[in-house]
Amino acid sequence: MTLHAQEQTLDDELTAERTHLDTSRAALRRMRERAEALFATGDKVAGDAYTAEQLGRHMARRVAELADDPTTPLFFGRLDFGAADPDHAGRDYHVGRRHVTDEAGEPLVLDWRAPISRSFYRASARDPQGVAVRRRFGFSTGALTSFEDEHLDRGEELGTASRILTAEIERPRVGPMRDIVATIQPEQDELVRADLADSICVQGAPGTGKTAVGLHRAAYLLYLHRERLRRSGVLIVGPNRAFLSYIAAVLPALGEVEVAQATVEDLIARVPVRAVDDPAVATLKHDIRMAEVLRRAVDRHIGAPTEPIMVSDGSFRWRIGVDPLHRMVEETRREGLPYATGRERVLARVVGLLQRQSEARRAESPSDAWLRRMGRAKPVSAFLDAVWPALSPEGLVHSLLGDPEALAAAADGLLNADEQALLRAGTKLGRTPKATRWTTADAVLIDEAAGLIERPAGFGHVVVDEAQDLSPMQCRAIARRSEHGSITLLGDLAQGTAPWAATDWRVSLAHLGKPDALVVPLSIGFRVPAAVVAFANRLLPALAVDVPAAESLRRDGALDVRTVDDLVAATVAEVRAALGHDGSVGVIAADDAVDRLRAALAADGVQTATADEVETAARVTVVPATLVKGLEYDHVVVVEPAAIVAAEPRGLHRLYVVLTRAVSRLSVLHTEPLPQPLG
Ligand SMILES: Nc1ncnc2c1ncn2[C@@H]1O[C@H](COP(=O)(O)OP(=O)(O)OP(=O)(O)O)[C@@H](O)[C@H]1O
Repeated sequence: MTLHAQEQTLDDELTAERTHLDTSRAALRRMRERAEALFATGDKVAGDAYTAEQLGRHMARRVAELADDPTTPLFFGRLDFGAADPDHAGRDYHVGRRHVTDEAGEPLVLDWRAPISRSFYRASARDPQGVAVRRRFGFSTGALTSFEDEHLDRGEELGTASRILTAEIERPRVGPMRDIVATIQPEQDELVRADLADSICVQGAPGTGKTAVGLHRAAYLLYLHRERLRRSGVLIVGPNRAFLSYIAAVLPALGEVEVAQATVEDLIARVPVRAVDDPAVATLKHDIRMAEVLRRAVDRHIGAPTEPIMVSDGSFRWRIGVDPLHRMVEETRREGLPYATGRERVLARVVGLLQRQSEARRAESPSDAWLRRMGRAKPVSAFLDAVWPALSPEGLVHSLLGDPEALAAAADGLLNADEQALLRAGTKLGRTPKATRWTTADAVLIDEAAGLIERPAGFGHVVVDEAQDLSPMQCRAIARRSEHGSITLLGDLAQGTAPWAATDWRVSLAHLGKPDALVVPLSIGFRVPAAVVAFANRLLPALAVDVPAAESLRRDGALDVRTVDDLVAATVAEVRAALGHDGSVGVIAADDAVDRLRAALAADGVQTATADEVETAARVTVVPATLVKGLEYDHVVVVEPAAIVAAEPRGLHRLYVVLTRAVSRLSVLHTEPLPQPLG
């Protein structure tokens, strides 16, 4: 074929693909219109209000799921199956964000999560999985501009040399995080498609796609186990609100509109947090030993019966002796139920014994009303309140921390006298739980107590991001909510900044109740350019963690480390220069320097946003170092690393996080010498 003929063929193919895109978009529009029409008439077809409401909710969800964003491609790949494949021989499939079918129900686009689509991510020249040609499409704001073929049947494979993959990775970043469905890599795909039953832990250096993997796994599991997970729920846990707003758009863009997102603090918010603990006190409250202290504190409320129960019932008098009561309480205690369930069980057993006496005497079964009356009888309530009193989580923690004797008894052999004193002195208790100014660490204790008293409802799957910063007690809070589900734990030990940061995933996994979860490394970096990674990696030996180093896919990018005379003026000048390029600009500084920098930029006419304003028109964001975890900006300006390190005990880890936020360019401005490992 002549060059000209080849070009002509390519042009024709591109035209055919564009036509397929138009057809698919029209079909999606029809699907949505049909869903909207059903939504509008839903209450007329439904027999009753409840069904109407259910149907309405279902249809509203369906309409939302079928939303089409014209700026994102509806499909991004195509698989041509060779003659050898028994099921799909000679067929081709377009792979996209969701199923699109024509009027006859024939697929125009296959959902990326469908079983066939798997080969789009996993087929290789060595293992073509029946695929003859894999095609990737290049898009520019929704318009199909190019494609790239790999003839796997001829041993052709581009891997990470794909031009379209490279363009996607090197795309200047703006605004919130986007999905990566078009370019999920094989090692990522393996995690995304892991079984619902499997809990996994992903250790990955900055920018290896951990967050992306977690979100796509949630979407994948929802596709495969829609009904089950809709009932039990999927939860994404992130480090702070700024991070959650940054990732909030990814799942809806994939058609998943019902995933809960929360910080651990949101999850356990039973009491308002109105005070801050001293770091030493907070660390102690987050210590795993507190779980046993609280367990004992709850257990101590179960007493031994000392008197029989006597209940008058008309002309009868029922009596349960101390011995059977004793046996009943011990038996219930041994069952290891949540405390409140145990209390109900004891009550039910007492009423059961009364019922048997009554049946023996009256030779008939008592009515429900009779059973309720017995359950509320004064002597029964008095017995229950003495032997198994009702407890509230905040009441329990309040009395534990406010009563030296109770604390000493519960903490005996677990916390030494100094630690007990620290707990007591460090907590400013009010007269009542309500009047107490609780801290975030107190909220963790209260949640633990609540979990002992009453099991919380769990989720079917929980994705935990930046998990290296979870304390043992926070891990337990998540464990309680995923007891019957699975988890995806994502993190990087090198980025641990909390005083209790994890140093061994096995320990975290044990606290999370998933000791057997697989720990899988991700090692290819998609965010940070190689030169920047090399600079940040100089910190690694000082971080005292054992993690595999990442290899950056990005050969582009720029690093500029500069001593300056005037930090503020230099920052303003650097931001001005950065605005000459495409993409977002993130200025990251020690928390106490942020206001000054914002003011200086404003005075110079540069509009700035805060970290949680992801949909803003401002291209420049000024972020305190403690809030930047998980975020990325195209050009990052780091202001005075020494001050970032000096601000907290694990300052070097914080600096490692800060230096790894840049997608294209990193500027480091300093007046003080750089922290040791960098200097
Ligand atoms: N397969 C991929 N194709 C294209 N882009 C990708 C891919 N994987 C990750 N990325 C991009 O790389 C960047 C980093 O991804 P992500 O935030 O998920 O990394 P991370 O490991 O969670 O980083 P951190 O440790 O800093 O939180 C994002 O912009 C993401 O979209």
